[in-house]
Amino acid sequence: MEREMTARAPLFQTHGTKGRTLYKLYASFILTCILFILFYRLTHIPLEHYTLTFAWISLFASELWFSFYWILTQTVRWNPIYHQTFKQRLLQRYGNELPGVDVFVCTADPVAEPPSLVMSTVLSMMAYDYPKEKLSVYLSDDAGSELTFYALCEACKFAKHWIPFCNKFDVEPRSPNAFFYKSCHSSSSNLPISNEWSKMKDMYEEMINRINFVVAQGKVPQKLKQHQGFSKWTSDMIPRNHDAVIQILVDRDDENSVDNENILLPRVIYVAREKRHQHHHNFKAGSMNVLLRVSSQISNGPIILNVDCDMYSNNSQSIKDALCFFLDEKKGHEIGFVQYPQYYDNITKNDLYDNSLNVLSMIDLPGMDGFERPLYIGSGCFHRREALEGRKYSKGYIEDWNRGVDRTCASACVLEEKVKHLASCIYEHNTLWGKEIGLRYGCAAEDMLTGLAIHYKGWKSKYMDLERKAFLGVGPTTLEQNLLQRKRWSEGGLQIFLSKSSPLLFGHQKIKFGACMGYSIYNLWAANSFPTLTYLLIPPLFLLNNISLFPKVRIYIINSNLITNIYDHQYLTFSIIVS
Ligand SMILES: O=c1ccn([C@@H]2O[C@H](COP(=O)(O)OP(=O)(O)O[C@H]3O[C@H](CO)[C@@H](O)[C@H](O)[C@H]3O)[C@@H](O)[C@H]2O)c(=O)[nH]1
Ligand SMILES: [Mn+2]
Repeated sequence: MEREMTARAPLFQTHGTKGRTLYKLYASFILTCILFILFYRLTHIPLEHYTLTFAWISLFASELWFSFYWILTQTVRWNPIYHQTFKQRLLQRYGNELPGVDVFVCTADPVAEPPSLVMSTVLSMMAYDYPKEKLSVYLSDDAGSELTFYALCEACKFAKHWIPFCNKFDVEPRSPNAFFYKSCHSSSSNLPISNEWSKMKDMYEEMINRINFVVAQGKVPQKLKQHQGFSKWTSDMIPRNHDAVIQILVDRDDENSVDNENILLPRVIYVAREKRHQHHHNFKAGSMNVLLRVSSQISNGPIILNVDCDMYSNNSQSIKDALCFFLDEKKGHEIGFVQYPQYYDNITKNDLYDNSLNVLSMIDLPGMDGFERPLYIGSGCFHRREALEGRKYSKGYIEDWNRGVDRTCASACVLEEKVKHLASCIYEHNTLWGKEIGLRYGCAAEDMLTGLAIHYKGWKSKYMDLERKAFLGVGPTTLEQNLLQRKRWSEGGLQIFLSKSSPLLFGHQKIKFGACMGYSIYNLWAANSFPTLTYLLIPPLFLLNNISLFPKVRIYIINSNLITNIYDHQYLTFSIIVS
């Protein structure tokens, strides 16, 4: 009886927030204010001078736009939802038959993304608390650099010590860089500084020194090229023009495949796709698609986790939390992907450039979850392989969680050669890759577009924020990096708005209208720039001539704050309600 009860109990449950009614009252108050402002503008148009009339009408147009955008944002603030997962139930029911998980880590430049840090991310993935025979870690190196390959060889050797250490002391986080940094700088570290701790730290530092030495040299000295894989680097290889290199560094059934306590290690595969000047490589989307194909022949895990190389796993349980969604008997089969938030651990106290993305992580994505369509925002997302590969959701769909690859006859070397053509430049020519299959090309926000396509094909998605953050990354720190990132996001969003996938214009037949409006917040982000500029320039210019475009000072304050900063105000109020 008890077993039956657990068998039927869901693997996750969903709840709303307590402050919802209060928030709705607050939003109604704001709406009334907005209507008053618009009414005032319409009934007081100054006609005495044409510049004044023009300024007035410009402000009115901006306010109309802000009001429209405010209504868009309300869709995701009206009904945010949050989930709770039951990992214990998952393990009771599926402990011995958990699905294979393929982790894709992407790196593109050994200078901007130092291999020593990339290896900490890779090690945090290898050390997940998950059956190692079910885990495969793929590193995509878009620079095709032997420095990164060398670093990965070092990381695999270090993993033999690191993983047992993590298991023994229940280490969190399992990125050695973050772990040693945090245990030296924070009093809350759960591990006493012991002999073993010091030994492991020394070992880690020695490895990092070796990697940094090689990186500083710009090439791997001959005596360090112990792995036969180095023979694939020829002297004419440059990042934009080289042959594909695929190396299975840790496989099954060889002396390299176990840690020093004789426990199996996860598979580790290095992939540098072919690059040629004359062929466009489609950035991260292109590399992810190569990994999708290559992995389908090596491990073929039904679940795929993608992380950027600077975003380590901060919670060794997060795979199991994600699986609680996919494996839930009642709702799991509809879910195409599960997105975790992207938090950064290098945010400065004042967060000058607003990098913490709190509104997105704490409100907007839970709000989109209310429509069962949180966005795919890139790093930290678990995908159902079939959904990513372009399959449509159909009602009777049943996933084959045990799928794998029949490897009985293929040794690692044979397999490497066999799958090489999947990483070639011409493989995708005249195929649907990048259009209907895999990550979508031609958009600066390839992840949002890909997630949207998955939603259009009938799949739902989930958003999950764990108490112990699932992933932590390195956010942009300079103004230049910020502008570049924001420009890419706003440009990508606008591209989607103007395309035939536009949620607001064409999406309502495929997904709920509320979700279309939610997507449009990001699609129309760039369009806010003109009204904002108008609003920031015109009133002060007129004030210089002692002409106020607002009725009274007090109302001006309310007005400008309400309209231009409305999102922040709501966020503040809302977070008070939520907490
Ligand atoms: O040709 C390329 C370019 C980039 N990358 C990798 O893609 C990731 C993201 O690139 P980055 O330049 O760091 O972009 P960010 O703006 O920091 O990334 C955010 O925005 C991207 C797209 O908007 C998402 O894909 C990311 O997951 C999300 O973290 C990094 O790991 C890169 O190494 C490649 O593999 N190949
Ligand atoms: Mn990045």
